Amino acid sequence: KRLELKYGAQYTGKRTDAAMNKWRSNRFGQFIHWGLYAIPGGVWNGKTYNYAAEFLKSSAHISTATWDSLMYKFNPKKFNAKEWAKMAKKMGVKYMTITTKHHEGFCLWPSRYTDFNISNTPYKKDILKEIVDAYNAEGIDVNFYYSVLDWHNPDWRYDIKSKEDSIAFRRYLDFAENQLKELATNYPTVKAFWFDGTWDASVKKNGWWTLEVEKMLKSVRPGVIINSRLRADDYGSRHKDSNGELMGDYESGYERRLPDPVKDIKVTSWDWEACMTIPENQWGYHQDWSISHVKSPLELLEMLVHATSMGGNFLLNFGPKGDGSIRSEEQNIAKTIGDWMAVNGQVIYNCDYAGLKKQDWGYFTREKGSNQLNMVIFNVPVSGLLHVDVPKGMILKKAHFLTTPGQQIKVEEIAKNQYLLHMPIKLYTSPQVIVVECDNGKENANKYQ
Ligand SMILES: C[C@@H]1N[C@@H](c2cn(-c3ccccc3)nn2)[C@H](O)[C@@H]1O
Repeated sequence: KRLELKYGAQYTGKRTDAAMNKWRSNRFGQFIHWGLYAIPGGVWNGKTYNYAAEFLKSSAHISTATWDSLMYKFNPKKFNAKEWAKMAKKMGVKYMTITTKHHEGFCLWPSRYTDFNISNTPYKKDILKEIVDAYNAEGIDVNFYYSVLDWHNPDWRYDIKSKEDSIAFRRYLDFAENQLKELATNYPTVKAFWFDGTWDASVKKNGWWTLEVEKMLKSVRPGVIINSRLRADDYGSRHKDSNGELMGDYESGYERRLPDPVKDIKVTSWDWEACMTIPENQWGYHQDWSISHVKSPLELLEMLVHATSMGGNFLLNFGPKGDGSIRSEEQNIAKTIGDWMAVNGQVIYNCDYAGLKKQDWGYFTREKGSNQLNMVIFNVPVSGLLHVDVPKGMILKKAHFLTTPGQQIKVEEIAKNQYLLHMPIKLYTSPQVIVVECDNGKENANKYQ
């Protein structure tokens, strides 16, 4: 039975306005985690802490006063926003999401509502504006990550257990809403807000505020896009309301994981985005990446294709150093992925779920409105035979490698709604793309009756 909700989903189905269509067609984004945590980089008093570097304050049990004094050391001598943006452009991202304020509470912009911000560092200048302008100049959309959880602000509460808790937390919610209004007003090209740090009881008990913030941002910046992670409904239900309807404009629950192509196929019916770290679990810069697996460019590229094949966006994280430079591992990943995207980007940008059953050899994507099916092959079968099951009435016609349109690939119909594509057997060292002309004609539908 459907519940009457005051703070639930505001609409159902995918947004189809120009701003959301652009967000969706972008598909590939760069996440940037940059703050005071990048200065120690996971090491404190000579000890390396293996947990996520942006959590060093809690891992090393550092007092807020000591941690906050890092502000007086923030002076990124090697920072160059244009270089960051050029690297991102070459990687092939169409958007970038940056931590304006992470859990530590330090603000990369000169906020009027707290002194704990960039203007009180040796750097002084509005570094957020420099970054926004540099990325926009490269044609890359910029989105703002904002942590509601705030370790610095004394009015923050994890739960509301007393009158003074609710008075203090109300002050905090006003502070956060003012900061968000400031961001939406002063950086008019911002396209989306990525909320984090909203899992505590204090926020779940104030679902009204999460809707108020969504409405405020959409009135200050019409068309702006809000992730589901901000939202809690009348009963504290998050991401999806108590009627199971998605709140916000896209689902942002996939953090360091992707939906399963079979079990989670229902995600193809709403907009969603997965965010991913290069190491096992480091968002902020960590000095020592030997402490965990570091994903290869090909592992990450497969995740990007996987996300696109299920109608989702992929947000790959970079953690610049405290001095503003980008570590060599991240530079290498940007280059390798970028080289592939330069040739094959058309199977990612403006592409979506193709409506075919997942096969072992890789992923299908399809450009909106196109009768061309894209096959991105990561696992070449020893037989060289790529099995394809098509929906009833769909016919596969000619096929070729994206890069050699003149050389046909044999398409063999082997049974009702089943084909094999004959891929030349050889050593492939990068993901292969085959494009297939297909037809949803009905004339052959009953061929195997
Ligand atoms: C997008 C990512 N979300 C932040 C995070 C993750 N977590 C967390 C905390 C406990 C268990 C699992 C996840 N807390 N904050 C990470 O710091 C990063 O910003």
